[in-house]
Amino acid sequence: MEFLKMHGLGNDFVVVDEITNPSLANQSLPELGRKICDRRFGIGADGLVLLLPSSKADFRMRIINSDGSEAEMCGNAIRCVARYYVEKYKPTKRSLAVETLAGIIKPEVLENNLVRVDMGRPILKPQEIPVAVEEEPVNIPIEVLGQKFYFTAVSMGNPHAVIFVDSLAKIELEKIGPAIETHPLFPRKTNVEFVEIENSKKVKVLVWERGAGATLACGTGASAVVVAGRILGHLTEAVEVILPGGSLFINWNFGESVYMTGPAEIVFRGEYYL
Ligand SMILES: N[C@@H](CCC[C@H](N)C(=O)O)C(=O)O
Repeated sequence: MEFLKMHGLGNDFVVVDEITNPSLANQSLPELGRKICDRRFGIGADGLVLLLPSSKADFRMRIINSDGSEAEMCGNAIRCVARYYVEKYKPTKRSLAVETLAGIIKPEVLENNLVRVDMGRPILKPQEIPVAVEEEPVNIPIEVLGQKFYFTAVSMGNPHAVIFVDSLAKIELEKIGPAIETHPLFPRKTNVEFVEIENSKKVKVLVWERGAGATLACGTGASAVVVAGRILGHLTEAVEVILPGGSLFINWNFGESVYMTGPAEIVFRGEYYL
């Protein structure tokens, strides 16, 4: 199987093009995803990302987390596959439509390996996120491992619990992250973002991803952070989200799509023996 290793701010993926040369038709994707993503016995990645033919869009993207679960959407991966598609297939346009489990998402490939993505509108209804609360899912208390936090739940096609804290230094991500990810309030589990506000236009974020653990960046997570921060009145329309792997630039106006801009990098090409 031919693959490309790509990343968006260190959130790294094994990208496989199944559009013209399908090689994975008979494979169990959960098992393959786990094996390929293993950092010692496999290629090593946060996720396995497939490009597939689509009747509704330029192509379809599937994302398998490193634990083998399938995610609805991935912000960093969609920038990577958009750059790959434009370089490989040389379409006449640089604005694409990509079918995902979260609907059609629209990336635009800019200069200097940057990609701007219309991430669609955030989902804020509890049943659709999903989060098991009756009220608006804003500043909801949650107790894990003897510590109390307040989260705001947002779906960007995939679920996020955004938690504003005074300082990221105190957060034990490896302990608190999985405890919130698997908390019974989240029937499909959740991604978790801890946020420290630097000012209304700049935040620092640590991410614990559903199905992948601590990652260096998360595009849907950065988008959810800005949506939650706007709802809570902390942030302005255009925000720099500083993640361990670098910055994403997010724009959001109430009632509109979220826009995310960030890099997409190619690391190497290779062959994997199935
Ligand atoms: N890293 C991604 C999100 C990948 C999927 C996530 N782990 C989930 O299960 O929802 C991003 O950049 O958005």
